[in-house]
Amino acid sequence: MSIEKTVVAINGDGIGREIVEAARRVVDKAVVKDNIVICWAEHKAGGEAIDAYGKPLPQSTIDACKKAEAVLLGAVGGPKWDSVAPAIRPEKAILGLRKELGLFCNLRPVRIFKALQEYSPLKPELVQDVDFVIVRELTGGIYFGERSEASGEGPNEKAWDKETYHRYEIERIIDIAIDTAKKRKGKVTSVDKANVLASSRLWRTVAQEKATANSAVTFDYLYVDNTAMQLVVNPGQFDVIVTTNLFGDILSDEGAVVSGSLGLLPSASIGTGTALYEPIHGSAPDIAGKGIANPLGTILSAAMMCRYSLGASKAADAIEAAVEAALTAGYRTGDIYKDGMKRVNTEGMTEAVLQYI
Ligand SMILES: NC(=O)c1ccc[n+]([C@@H]2O[C@H](COP(=O)([O-])OP(=O)(O)OC[C@H]3O[C@@H](n4cnc5c(N)ncnc54)[C@H](O)[C@@H]3O)[C@@H](O)[C@H]2O)c1
Ligand SMILES: CC(C)[C@H](C(=O)O)[C@@H](O)C(=O)O
Ligand SMILES: [Mg+2]
Repeated sequence: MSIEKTVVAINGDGIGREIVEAARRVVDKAVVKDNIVICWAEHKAGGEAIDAYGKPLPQSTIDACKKAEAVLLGAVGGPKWDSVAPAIRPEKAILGLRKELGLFCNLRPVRIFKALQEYSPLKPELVQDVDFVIVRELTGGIYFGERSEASGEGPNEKAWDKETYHRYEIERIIDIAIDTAKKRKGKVTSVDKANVLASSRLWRTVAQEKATANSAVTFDYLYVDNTAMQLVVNPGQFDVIVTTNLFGDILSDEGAVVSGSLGLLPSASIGTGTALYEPIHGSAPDIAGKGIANPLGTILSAAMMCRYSLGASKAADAIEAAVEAALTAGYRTGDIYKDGMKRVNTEGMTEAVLQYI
């Protein structure tokens, strides 16, 4: 008899439904290898929850996520909700879920598929060794600090956001970076802005203490501006990058295009509660509803879900190998298309992956 696992599926907005449906098909086929069957529970968050319930993150969605084995999320947000009050923006759904589920760590692996070396905006020789993980702090910093929307008038109108980090928040994320590095090439790059920000100086102090206590791992320390530059001149130097919430958000979009397209990069958000898996890109309103989005970032996020939350390691390996095989066979969505390749839409890419599982 198969083991049943409940996964909450949150489609969200824009291309969300298209890419989550693609990933669900792939997972359903792959988990058979681990004798597992998925019970998908659809719940709303983001813009579609605002439309249905007047708020981006209904309590029923939070409760369902807390009870599930994992959450798979597409993306939220879009121009339709750009003028809603800041407190109920669609993006609040993601931030709220991260906080409610205690997901203080976001793992964003960046690797270059052999078949896509020519697709990076960087020269192929610069990207051939790219294989690193961004370990992004996810429930602290400026994202969750006090803020004040614009007030006052004329040139004195002002708005502010506050960045705060506690020692415990830095310690636990650096610990994850160290554990991650131990299973990889053993190198951690801690990224901050310690030449300017007090919160970054505490970050660096804690990172240095952790480095001293963990001699099996080598540490280096970079400012975020230098890191942004190093990511395009020598991305192959990185193994594990650990950084704050805001810096990690920015650097991971940069890392994604180094690998060829934003549509390729998966992520896992982990911590004390149910883990959440989502591609790093957004709802792509410019291509939503056309059926042409690249589903691979979501499919690869689902592979991480199989490995870390569902105990389905055969499925995880099979999905990753199938993605590699589909790319090697020349299947390309528009964002990674070049002449001579097999141009497919979202469904075509999903079928291509499915045939190799
Ligand atoms: N996790 C999330 O839910 C998440 C993440 C980032 C942005 N957003 C939200 O998404 C909305 C749009 O944001 P944006 O336009 O700045 O970023 P975006 O990531 O949605 O899109 C940026 C560009 O990348 C392209 N793109 C993104 N994903 C793609 C895919 N899978 N296949 C092919 N092309 C893809 C888009 O077409 C667009 O040209 C905003 O409301 C933003 O807040 C949500
Ligand atoms: C949508 C937004 C809140 C989110 C973030 O900034 O964390 C997104 O950009 C991401 O990278 O997951
Ligand atoms: Mg982002």
